[in-house]
Amino acid sequence: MVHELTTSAQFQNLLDSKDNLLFDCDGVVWEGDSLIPNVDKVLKHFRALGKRIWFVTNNATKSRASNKAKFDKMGIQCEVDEIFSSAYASAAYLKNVLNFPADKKVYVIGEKGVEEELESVGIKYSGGTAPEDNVFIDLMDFSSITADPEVGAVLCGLDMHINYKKIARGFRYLRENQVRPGEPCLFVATNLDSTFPTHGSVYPGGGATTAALMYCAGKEPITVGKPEKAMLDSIVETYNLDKSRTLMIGDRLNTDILFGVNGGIDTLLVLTGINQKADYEVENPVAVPTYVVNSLGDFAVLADKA
Ligand SMILES: O=C(O)[C@H](O)[C@H](O)COP(=O)(O)O
Ligand SMILES: [Mg+2]
Repeated sequence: MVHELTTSAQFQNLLDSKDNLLFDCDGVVWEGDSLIPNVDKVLKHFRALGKRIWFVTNNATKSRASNKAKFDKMGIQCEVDEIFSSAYASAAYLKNVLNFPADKKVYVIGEKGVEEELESVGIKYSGGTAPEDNVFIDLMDFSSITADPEVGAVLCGLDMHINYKKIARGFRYLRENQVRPGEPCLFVATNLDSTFPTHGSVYPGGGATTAALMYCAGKEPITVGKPEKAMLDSIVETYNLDKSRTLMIGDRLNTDILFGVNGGIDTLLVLTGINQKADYEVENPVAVPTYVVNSLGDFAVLADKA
């Protein structure tokens, strides 16, 4: 049964039962460049109560450093090491889990956030925002889609400049290249969100721009972002968290809420982003939250009382 929170006593009870709060960003804290009303006040109040806070976002267009700049601009306190993003997690996963060879390169289909995080862990890359890949090629002119034997992985995130050349290059690397002798080129996705809420509407997400490559290659990528557990395990282990006192707050059932369910922690769905109550009230929902509230900003009543 989902607990619907509407009164300040219910908000307080939930807060009293949790020490560690994990927040999704798009659709929970902000919508594009607009803060969700009162969320700044609420986060300040949570910090004043001594809650430990992390931001866990699938948005791979920004590095942790650029996300921090966005928090600063919105007047929200946040340290870089409180941000876990799918771009950062993917770079760390390639380096530490997949032991990506130092002499190989990652081909990026994605934005600056992915490039900056690869740089931060010392992995070489091509593609991404490089001018030579951000062009439309002439009809049936494949001459610039050249092979590069140094590429050992294709890493995809939301790419707002997706084009045929990037898809074709990624496809060739997945078909022809190897990460190590006898091991096929790795295919990694930061996240597979179909959509995300921004600028007053809903737009295609990282999963939509990765789908073209998945389709032609006939392969599923290793996905690092939510709902996979990697980021949760990393936070829980690094900070030695008691899972029973940890809460994941998100707007999407098949990423945020499933992430909490997969990781064995309680979840709070907010209705300011992608999913609504009707989405978990169906037969066989993808995930069911523990709690639901209209908006994270509703917790401001507690700040007003304090
Ligand atoms: O594909 C994307 O970029 C995501 O849909 C989006 O940015 C999700 O971010 P989150 O809601 O996890 O902060
Ligand atoms: Mg979201």
